[in-house]
Amino acid sequence: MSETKKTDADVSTAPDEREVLLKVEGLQKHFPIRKGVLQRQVGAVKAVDGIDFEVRKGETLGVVGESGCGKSTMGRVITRLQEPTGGSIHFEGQDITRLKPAGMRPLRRDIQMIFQDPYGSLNPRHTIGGIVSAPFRLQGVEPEGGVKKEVQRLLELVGLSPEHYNRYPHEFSGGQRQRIGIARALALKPKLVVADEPVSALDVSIQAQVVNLMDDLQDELGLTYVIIAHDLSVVRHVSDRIAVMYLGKIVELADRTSLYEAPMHPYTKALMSAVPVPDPKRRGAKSERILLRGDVPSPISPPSGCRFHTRCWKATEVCKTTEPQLIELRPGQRVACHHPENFADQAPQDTVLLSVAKEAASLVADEVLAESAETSAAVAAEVASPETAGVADTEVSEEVSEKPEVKITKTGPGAKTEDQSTHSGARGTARPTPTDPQPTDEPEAPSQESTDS
Ligand SMILES: Nc1ncnc2c1ncn2[C@@H]1O[C@H](COP(=O)(O)OP(=O)(O)OP(=O)(O)O)[C@@H](O)[C@H]1O
Repeated sequence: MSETKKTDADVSTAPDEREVLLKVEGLQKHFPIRKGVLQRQVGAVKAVDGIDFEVRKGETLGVVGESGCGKSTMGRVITRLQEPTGGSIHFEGQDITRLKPAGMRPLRRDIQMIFQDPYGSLNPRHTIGGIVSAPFRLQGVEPEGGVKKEVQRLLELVGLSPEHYNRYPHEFSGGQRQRIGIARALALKPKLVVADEPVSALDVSIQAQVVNLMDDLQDELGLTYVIIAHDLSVVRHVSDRIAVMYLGKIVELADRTSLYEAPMHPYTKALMSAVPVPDPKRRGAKSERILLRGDVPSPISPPSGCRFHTRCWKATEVCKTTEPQLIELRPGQRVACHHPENFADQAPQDTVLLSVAKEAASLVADEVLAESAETSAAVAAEVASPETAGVADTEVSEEVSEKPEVKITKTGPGAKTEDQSTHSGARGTARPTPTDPQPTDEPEAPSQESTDS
């Protein structure tokens, strides 16, 4: 994803004033589990379990999370390819949650999906012309100049030759097939395009081309995207905002800059630490990785409280018992965490780490823990100082946005842990709070510096 065009300046001009195109509230998709002759329901896979977000016109919302966290289901439900179990979906102000196929039909022009598999998603027996012209046939649309001319224009638009019209999918490479899929999705000039892992089946060298193509088309055609990916490397450069999903929930939703410079959810931090460093000068550098222990728990019976607590190095009792709500801790940054990174602790009274958290701490090098504790204590002291008392959160937030640079924490020989951003991430048995700024002298749980690049 090296050559991408969206800059921070673009992001800063992606303000909240833009009109909301899609609004999702409390969305749920539970797949029933049935057993026995009578097919009685004995449980449910809670693939999407109460999520809220909105997508504004012209923006790109990236959705990331590990395999099985419900991203694809969310994509299929918001495009109404699958029925939601609960919650609501509004598109351009219209409630489309329960629209029947006939009611959805006119909206199919406006909401399109690009699928992950460029091999499986194109019918091998149809020509490219037949595939890309299908939406016109299905919707009974006759474009100006005729279908063939329009399809050839679309092929050119996505960087293919109009002469490919009579060829078959097997004659094309993966990247070219994905371009065909994009041409088909754009045929009816949709307002919203949901792309489910649009490049993950492609060679790395082709991925950037396809992502850049989507970016260019967005500028040209004013498209709005929801781009689903399992890691941050795909969406990091093209998204205005990013939603991080874990086990059917959104755990963090923030604009791209905030998410990269000061992620608040420990899970976001762990995902970010897994993103490869694209800068060739830094490629040799050893960077800290947060290795999450174990697999994602089953969505059939997700953990109590915070669903991430069974893998989190900061988890305390409250995390096990009380589900944290997705709340806006900084403008434009919503997080569901009792003990967020880069921000004042939301449950400072709860100090005793769960055993899973203690185990996770052993994954992190001592010097990183020590550095993290120091930074944490410094932030706590700052938050608790008389000048900042009472407006602590705002002050910290401003500081972070002014000094956003997070440097890589290296563990190679001679490497030094370095972090110029303000972190309140590390926590242990004596967590610093605005009213209790004591630096901890107990071993800290890991709050690793991310390998943001
Ligand atoms: N039709 C279905 N019936 C039952 N369970 C399903 C169905 N579709 C998805 N699931 C389950 O829902 C959960 C979420 O799946 P989903 O495909 O949405 O996740 P994902 O984050 O997109 O993962 P991946 O990147 O691997 O596709 C998984 O546990 C999956 O097994």
